Amino acid sequence: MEENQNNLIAENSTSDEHFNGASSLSSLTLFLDRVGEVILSLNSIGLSWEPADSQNDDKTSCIRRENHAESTALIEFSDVYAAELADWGSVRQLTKCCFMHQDSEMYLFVVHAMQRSKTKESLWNLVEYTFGHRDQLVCQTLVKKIKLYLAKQIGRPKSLLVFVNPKSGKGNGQNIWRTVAPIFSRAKVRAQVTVTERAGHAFDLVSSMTNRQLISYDGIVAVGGDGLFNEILNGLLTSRFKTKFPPVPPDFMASPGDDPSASVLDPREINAGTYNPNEDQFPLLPTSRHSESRSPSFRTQDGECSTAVEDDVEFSFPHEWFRFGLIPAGSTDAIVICTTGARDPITSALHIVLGKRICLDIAQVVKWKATMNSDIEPSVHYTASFVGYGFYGDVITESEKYRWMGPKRYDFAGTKVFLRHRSYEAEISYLDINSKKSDPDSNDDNLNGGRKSCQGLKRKSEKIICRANCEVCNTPFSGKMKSKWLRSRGRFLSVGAAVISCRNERAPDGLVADAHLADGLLHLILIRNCSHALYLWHLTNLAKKGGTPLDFKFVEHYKTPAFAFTSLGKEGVWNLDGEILRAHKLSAQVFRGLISLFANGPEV
Ligand SMILES: Nc1ncnc2c1ncn2[C@@H]1O[C@H](COP(=O)(O)OP(=O)(O)OP(=O)(O)O)[C@@H](O)[C@H]1O
Repeated sequence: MEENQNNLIAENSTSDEHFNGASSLSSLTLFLDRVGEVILSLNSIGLSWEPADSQNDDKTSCIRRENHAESTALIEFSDVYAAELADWGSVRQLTKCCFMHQDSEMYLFVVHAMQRSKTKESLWNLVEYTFGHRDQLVCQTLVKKIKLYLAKQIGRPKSLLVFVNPKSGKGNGQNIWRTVAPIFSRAKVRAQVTVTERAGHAFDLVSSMTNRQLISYDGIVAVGGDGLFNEILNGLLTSRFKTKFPPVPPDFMASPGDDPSASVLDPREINAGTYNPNEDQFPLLPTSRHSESRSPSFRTQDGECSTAVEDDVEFSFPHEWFRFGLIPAGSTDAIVICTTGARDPITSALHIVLGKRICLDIAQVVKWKATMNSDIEPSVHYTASFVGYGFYGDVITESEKYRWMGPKRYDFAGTKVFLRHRSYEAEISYLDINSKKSDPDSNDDNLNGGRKSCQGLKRKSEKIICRANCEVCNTPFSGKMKSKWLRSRGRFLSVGAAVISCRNERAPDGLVADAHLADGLLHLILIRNCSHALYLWHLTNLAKKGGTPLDFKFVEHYKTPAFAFTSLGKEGVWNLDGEILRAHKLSAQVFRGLISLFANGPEV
């Protein structure tokens, strides 16, 4: 039967100019809903059609004038995520007379694809093309062929572990999952869904799975905010990623010296060496304890408790296949905005089912001491976005008191903390690498050590924004780089380290507009104590598109692969992806492209 059908299709074959360079397999006259009779052509790249009557085009017809553009199209299979039969139904055909149509009954099939929004490139919409033919076999054969081509698309997931946070953002996590779930079922992606019952639930499940269980999935999808994503990230990395603690300057473990001149902000060279981002460097500290593998158990959906077997498989980093997905439902959703360019659940779901892939830097943050008098007890955390001290720590602490306000609590807490205008004494050391990527302006400012704090604006520097197929992220490091430790010491309103730009609705360009997703660098932002008015000026710049929040003399911005922090006061409260982390002494390093995401990069 199928052979007969192929003959039928072959008989209708035409050459197809749309498929340049690829051999067209077949073309066939059928009906396209809301267009009319079209000649459909199919080959390995995609499907295209043109109006059946285009050869003997009646120039006076309304259709030619009004609908020609819409009725001719090419859809590449890389943009198609499903094709399905839809039984018998009606197709609306436009007639040659203006705005007239007629409905015809026939067998139908639907091709599901993505379409970029006309107003915003990065916003992807769902689009359905309903084709009809009076012979059911024609529809069946075409769907089969399209599915064969879709099966050849590289990188598409088949099975995913999905965590839905019902408490994310305004409590819409489950509704959002219900909205996007049909995309996954149409694309025949199996989703093992867990609705989280408490904070830490996703962490516990992911960290206790065996590697064998984990790699039976193509990835993990978080339906929630940055907090849920980071919980899953930590669940995956904490028990599996074996690495050393971040490099620190030699005197890091000693109490900060009493050198009075140190309060004059004079960055000085502490340690010279080479930095090789491709190797485990700076074996100054023992291998982290967290890397010890455990023998966990994981409760499966049907209630069986499977114990990790001794001979569990390795989970390598970066993993060549396993990816993370993120469907935005949170209050901030900075990771999704930075990696897809949109804050839209449909766009994110399409990035996942179409098998997009992008690498993401991950920062390892080690808390050494909780308070000034605590013992040294390292605890390891990972972040894909941001860790901040001072203003940021105070905002998260304050906002916890107003959870009932929902996302608005951050604005309220932010205003309160701003009015308080507290600054904190601290010492920050950061690894300065002799890299072309370093912003020459930043280095000049390093040497000045921010001595001219509170003096208004400094010179603007050129920014290379991270985009899809970003050249900076795709350029490998060239071997070893000269490195040295530099130090800043003084009173700071805030200390922040951004892994990515952290764009969000409150900061449309992010904290650091030119941060990259996978350049292996952290953006250390030190805001020195300054007047209320100047700080407000800085915050206002942060909140506006095209603002220049870093171009102030009281703002220091360093691109670095690692830094170490010691509070010189009693306090030590950090904001780690929206969670409070009490750390008087802390160190951090970034791992270039440690994980992969189902995303394409921002099309900004
Ligand atoms: N069922 C639950 N009940 C309460 N808290 C939960 C639950 N599930 C997860 N959480 C916790 O909620 C925290 C915040 O969640 P999430 O990041 O999804 O939303 P958000 O904070 O509103 O968004 P964002 O992080 O983008 O600002 C997470 O750190 C997670 O540990």
